[in-house]
Amino acid sequence: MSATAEKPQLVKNMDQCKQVDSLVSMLSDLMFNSKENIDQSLIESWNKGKTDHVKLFSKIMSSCLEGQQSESVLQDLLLKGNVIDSCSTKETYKCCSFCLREGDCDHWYKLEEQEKELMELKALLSETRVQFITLQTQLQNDFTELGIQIHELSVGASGYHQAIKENRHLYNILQELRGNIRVFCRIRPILKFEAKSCIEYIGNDGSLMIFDPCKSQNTRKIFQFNKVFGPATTQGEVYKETQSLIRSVMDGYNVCIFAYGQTGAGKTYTMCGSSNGSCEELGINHMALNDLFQISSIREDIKYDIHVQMVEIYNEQVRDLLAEDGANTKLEIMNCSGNGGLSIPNAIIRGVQSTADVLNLMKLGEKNRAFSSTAMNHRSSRSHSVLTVHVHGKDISGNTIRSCLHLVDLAGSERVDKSEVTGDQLKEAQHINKSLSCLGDVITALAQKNSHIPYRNSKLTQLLQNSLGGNAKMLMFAHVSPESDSHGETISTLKFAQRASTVELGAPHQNKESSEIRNLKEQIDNLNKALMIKEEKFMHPYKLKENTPVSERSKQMTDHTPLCPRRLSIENGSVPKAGTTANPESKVLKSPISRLKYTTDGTLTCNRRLSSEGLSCESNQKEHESSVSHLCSNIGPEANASLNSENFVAGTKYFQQSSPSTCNTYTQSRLPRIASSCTLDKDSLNQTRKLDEATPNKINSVTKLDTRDSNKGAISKGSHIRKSLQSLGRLINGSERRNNQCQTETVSSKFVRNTDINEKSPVTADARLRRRQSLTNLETLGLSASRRSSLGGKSVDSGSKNLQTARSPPRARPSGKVTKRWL
Ligand SMILES: Nc1ncnc2c1ncn2[C@@H]1O[C@H](COP(=O)(O)OP(=O)(O)OP(=O)(O)O)[C@@H](O)[C@H]1O
Repeated sequence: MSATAEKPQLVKNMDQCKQVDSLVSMLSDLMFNSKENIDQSLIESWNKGKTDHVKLFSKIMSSCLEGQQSESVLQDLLLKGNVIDSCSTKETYKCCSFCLREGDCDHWYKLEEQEKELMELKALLSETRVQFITLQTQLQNDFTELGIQIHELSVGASGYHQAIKENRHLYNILQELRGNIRVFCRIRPILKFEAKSCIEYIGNDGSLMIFDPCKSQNTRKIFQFNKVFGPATTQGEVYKETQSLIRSVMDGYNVCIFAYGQTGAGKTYTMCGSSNGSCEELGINHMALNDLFQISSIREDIKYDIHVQMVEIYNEQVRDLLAEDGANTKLEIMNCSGNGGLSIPNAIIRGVQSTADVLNLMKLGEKNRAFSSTAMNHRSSRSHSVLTVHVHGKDISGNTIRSCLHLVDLAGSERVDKSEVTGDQLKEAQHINKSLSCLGDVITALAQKNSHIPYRNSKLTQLLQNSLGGNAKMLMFAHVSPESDSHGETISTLKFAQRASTVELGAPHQNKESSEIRNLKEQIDNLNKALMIKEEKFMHPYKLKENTPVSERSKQMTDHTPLCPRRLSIENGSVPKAGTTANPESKVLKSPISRLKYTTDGTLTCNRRLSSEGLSCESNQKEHESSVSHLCSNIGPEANASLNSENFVAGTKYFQQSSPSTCNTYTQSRLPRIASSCTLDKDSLNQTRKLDEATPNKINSVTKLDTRDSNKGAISKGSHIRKSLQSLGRLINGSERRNNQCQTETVSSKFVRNTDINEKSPVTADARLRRRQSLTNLETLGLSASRRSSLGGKSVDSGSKNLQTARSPPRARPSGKVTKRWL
């Protein structure tokens, strides 16, 4: 087809045909001569003259190509006169190529196609390369831009965190400016059977005007509070005003919210919600916990643990509302002056993950709580209930916060003639009124800034001591009934509330502990452990038994906090006189306290309040003197601090986890059962020591007499005290450096049996000195030397310079020389 198309042009060029002919001939000659691709038969036929050059060329060409068909096609075409004759060299080549292309022999074609494709691909490649380079550049630019944006974002985020921090700080400052004790008044709606209301005016500024409808108009009284909620106020509106305090709990502040007022005024309604349990009327307790969980889920940078305790004070007894047999579980309030510490460590403490958990616990608590019907309230609370929420948070940088929220629903004050109670209910009412009156006394004393605050007059004030007199944030709801019949009680409630609003609390303390502080504490722990191992050598009565396995020994050794060799005075003269019951509140305590109690089951318990002065331990000789006498005087079979051991341990465990800042002045210990061999109960000691570890920077502790118990027990000054004191004498000798440590002592049970504590010692100063020397195994320093100097303290004898400056005790005599006088 192509040949016919090209024919006119080929014919015109006749001269070139000859050239083609000669060219073909020349080519075939050349190829023949070089014998390239020519088989033997072709050479032979050429030699014989049987073939012409065209044929030869054709054959040569076809032999180069594969397939018979292509050969014949090429031959035909070349033999066609019009093609051969008219072809120029160039065109002959074209023609040949064309012929080859037209045939089945498509290698050339394929090659060409592939070349073409290759070229296209090359072009595409170069194009792609260019695109790739462009994209790469773009990507790099994007990365750079992204980096800048991320940097900007991180700067913004850190700024945001800073702003949040500042916001929280400012928020808490605002709270402080508002007053740490805030008083809200809530007036419950007037009931159907109540005819007249004594409420005249409720101001938005927290003012409230009351009048007595039975008297003239001049009986109006105006009160001022932080906020007054009228009868129409909903639970939600009340909570909204309270909510801010809940946030403070999550920031590490202790908060106490309590409802006060006459019976039937709506305290339980505010705190626990409606008794019918409707969702619209949920109480503050429920909404507060709901909020706590919400805040904890929003604050992703802090992981919160929330635990709950629920107790009631019924007839001056603390009962665990979360215990199955709540009514029978009597609890002890510990004198926990640290914020966030457990005031009732042996009450059940439950971890809660959600509001549902809390609801279940509250239901259990409500079920166990004492209610009964009176003429004033068909479901009157007969006890003060305290729901305590313990919050522990840890942020990503390791800082921790620990705080607690007390939600207190007080029992209502009631006039027994009005409530028409008799029998047990009358007794309950008396207890309620008495404890509320004690609360009033405390509030008055606080408002007047008295030096003595009578917290110990009732369990309620004892329990609220840390909140009322500490550095917690307080919110009081004063509930009043609007009915004119209750005008007297309403006025009394409002006066109480107004007095409470004048109380100035200390600045709230944020219970936050940074990771650096914790690291330092760990270091102190390690040092304590190392010290303890050294001290084990000196602690003769506490030596591990010979047959204790090595692994057990090392475990016991490392579990212990170091015992503090306390320079106990052997002086017995400071034992309180028989029958004197000193009021612990009235005692001005200059140093921390350890209170020992010997329980009926033979267990010695110790409530230790540790010094807040840090590591420095000033050896106060007087306190040392009293330590021994306290030790003696407290141990008596009448001591009746029986504790629920399981809950005790649970509570103690929780307490042990408490940060020292939150429980820095309080630890509790269950000391070992006193054994006749004066051997230390290791487990109990472990607990004691662990507690000491929990407050490593507050390790200065001096055992102090619980004077209330001092006159209870008959105390023996038997051989065991002598043994103990001998050991102490040895300790004192050469362990002056260890005087910075605190130590909990145990004494033998024999110790308490025979001797009467009330017996007054007739010994003179010199006789006492001799006796002490005989007991402590210390060398005589002369009769003029004071007892203090012999124990390493400063001498009271100004005439003896050496003794005044004596810092370490004299060397102990060999034990063989101990006098037998006490045996
Ligand atoms: N704000 C209120 N709105 C509606 N009803 C209320 C409100 N306050 C109290 N009540 C109702 O008044 C009654 C008495 O309330 P509540 O039991 O809370 O009093 P209380 O102060 O706790 O009494 P008590 O001290 O005797 O336990 C309940 O029936 C309660 O539902």
